[in-house]
Amino acid sequence: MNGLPEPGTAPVLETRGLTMRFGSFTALDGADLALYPGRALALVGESGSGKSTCAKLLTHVLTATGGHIFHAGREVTRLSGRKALLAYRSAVQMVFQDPFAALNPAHDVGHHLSRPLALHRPDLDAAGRRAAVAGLLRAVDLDPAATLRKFPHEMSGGQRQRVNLARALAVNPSVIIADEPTSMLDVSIRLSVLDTFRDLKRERGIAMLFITHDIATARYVAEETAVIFRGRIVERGPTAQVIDNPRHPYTRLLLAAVPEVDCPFGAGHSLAPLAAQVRESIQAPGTLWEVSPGHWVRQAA
Ligand SMILES: Nc1ncnc2c1ncn2[C@@H]1O[C@H](COP(=O)(O)OP(=O)(O)OP(=O)(O)O)[C@@H](O)[C@H]1O
Repeated sequence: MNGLPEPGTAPVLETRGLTMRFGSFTALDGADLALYPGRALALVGESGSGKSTCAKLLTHVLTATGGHIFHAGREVTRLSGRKALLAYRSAVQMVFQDPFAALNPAHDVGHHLSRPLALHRPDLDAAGRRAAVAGLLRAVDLDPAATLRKFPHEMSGGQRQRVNLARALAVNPSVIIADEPTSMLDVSIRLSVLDTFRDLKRERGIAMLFITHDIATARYVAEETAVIFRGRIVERGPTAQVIDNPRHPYTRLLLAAVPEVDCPFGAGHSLAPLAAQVRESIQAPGTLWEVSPGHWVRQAA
């Protein structure tokens, strides 16, 4: 396995030259991304690099100022009409960083899951819907009997995020965009929530875009990784390759930021001196930036 999709597999969601300008500021600059069934692409970068902007464009919260988005082979860069937007938003679901804010405190778990099911599966009667809700909870490793009547404030952060994930699954999406879904969770439970994302991706053939500032998370969940810096994708490839053989100084900096103590990359990555050099060059953008198209920075020896 080389970390790439099987040759000939078509992406479910694809962007070409996706660009977002806010006035004269370019938040996302010409992003080419492709999401494949049953696979995850991690979009890794630090705060302000343009990750959430990318998610908002892909979910049509914002409309791109340039470039193209294709879903299942159809161009969806601009969607006109409520119906088209609703259909798209069913297919491309979002899981947010803050699991509490995404849930309505006045409603219990059963309500949160029944509503999207009622819209998406009008064929189900009440008993069918109850069974489907239980199935969704089991799919995210929650016990239906124990969870169904709970309100958001009665659950842990991890349980809430699982409910958010179950809600996203309720409409049978082909794509899930997860924006830092574990960064607000207790460190001790992050891994098990990431495991659920991984299992669902494989079992249901869902394409995932996994947004994270943490390259270790990318390694855990994603077959491919794209590194974003100041709105530009500076490096992209199979995750193992990006981590084991980073080409861009910014990727090396991200790797160096992984705490040694639980560094999942093993020994041999002594990047601290390099990180200092890269940080300097980031502070002086001229030295890090592209000097001609595709031609990057002086790299520290
Ligand atoms: N509506 C807006 N108007 C102007 N600038 C914006 C707007 N939304 C985002 N930006 C800017 O675009 C850049 C990218 O922001 P974005 O939220 O996409 O970054 P991010 O990588 O998701 O960061 P974080 O992890 O902190 O959410 C930032 O400099 C931000 O200030």
